[in-house]
Amino acid sequence: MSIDNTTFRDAMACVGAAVNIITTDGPAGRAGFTASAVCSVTDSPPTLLVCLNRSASVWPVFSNNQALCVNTLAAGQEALSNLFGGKTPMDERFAAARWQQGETGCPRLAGALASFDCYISQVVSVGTHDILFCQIVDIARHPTPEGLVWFDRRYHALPANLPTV
Ligand SMILES: NC(=O)C1=CN([C@@H]2O[C@H](COP(=O)(O)OP(=O)(O)OC[C@H]3O[C@@H](n4cnc5c(N)ncnc54)[C@H](O)[C@@H]3O)[C@@H](O)[C@H]2O)C=CC1
Ligand SMILES: Cc1cc2nc3c(=O)[nH]c(=O)nc-3n(C[C@H](O)[C@H](O)[C@H](O)COP(=O)(O)O)c2cc1C
Repeated sequence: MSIDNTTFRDAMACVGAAVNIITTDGPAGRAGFTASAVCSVTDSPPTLLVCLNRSASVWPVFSNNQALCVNTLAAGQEALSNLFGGKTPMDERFAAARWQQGETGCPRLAGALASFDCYISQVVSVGTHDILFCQIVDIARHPTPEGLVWFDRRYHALPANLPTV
């Protein structure tokens, strides 16, 4: 049975996922995009994966820099997600938030729920996308009352289980 794109996307719209802004900086310059296709791979060595469409304007920058930071968003950061998910010029995307620098030199979003600073260790191309396997070298966390999920083509706030004091 062959599955058409619409059937695939309609079904994938039911698979909720965290929303992340993936950033890079280095010899090829600074870039960032929104990604929901992010997944934990192994904790030894700490590794995650990011799927990046090779037709995205940011693709050459990420493939040349070989380093990236995965910034997982909290509720309230939907507008930033839309900026990094659209056709907005790169300077405008970065001007909309405060950034720090992680160990790799990639921009770390101040106020992200979690930021994973990584070097790209392996790339596998499947269809339209590159799967970037990323070895994590530093993590910053910023506990926030609500996380953010992309589900059924819109954002949803998700309450965190914060410790009571
Ligand atoms: N993995 C990806 O490349 C994703 C890309 N997007 C981009 O955002 C746009 C809007 O997304 P939605 O509002 O969720 O509606 P949509 O109907 O375009 O997509 C529904 C779901 O299908 C999957 N999907 C969409 N485009 C894909 C692609 N090119 N390759 C693999 N999976 C894909 C994602 O899980 C997405 O949430 C998409 O058309 C796409 O351009 C969104 C989510 C994931
Ligand atoms: C909620 C959301 C999730 C997205 N997830 C992905 C993803 O996982 N991988 C991807 O390649 N593009 C994803 N996109 C699309 C990219 O963010 C977009 O293509 C990127 O900003 C590059 O756009 P540009 O070519 O205009 O620079 C997503 C967009 C949105 C709004």
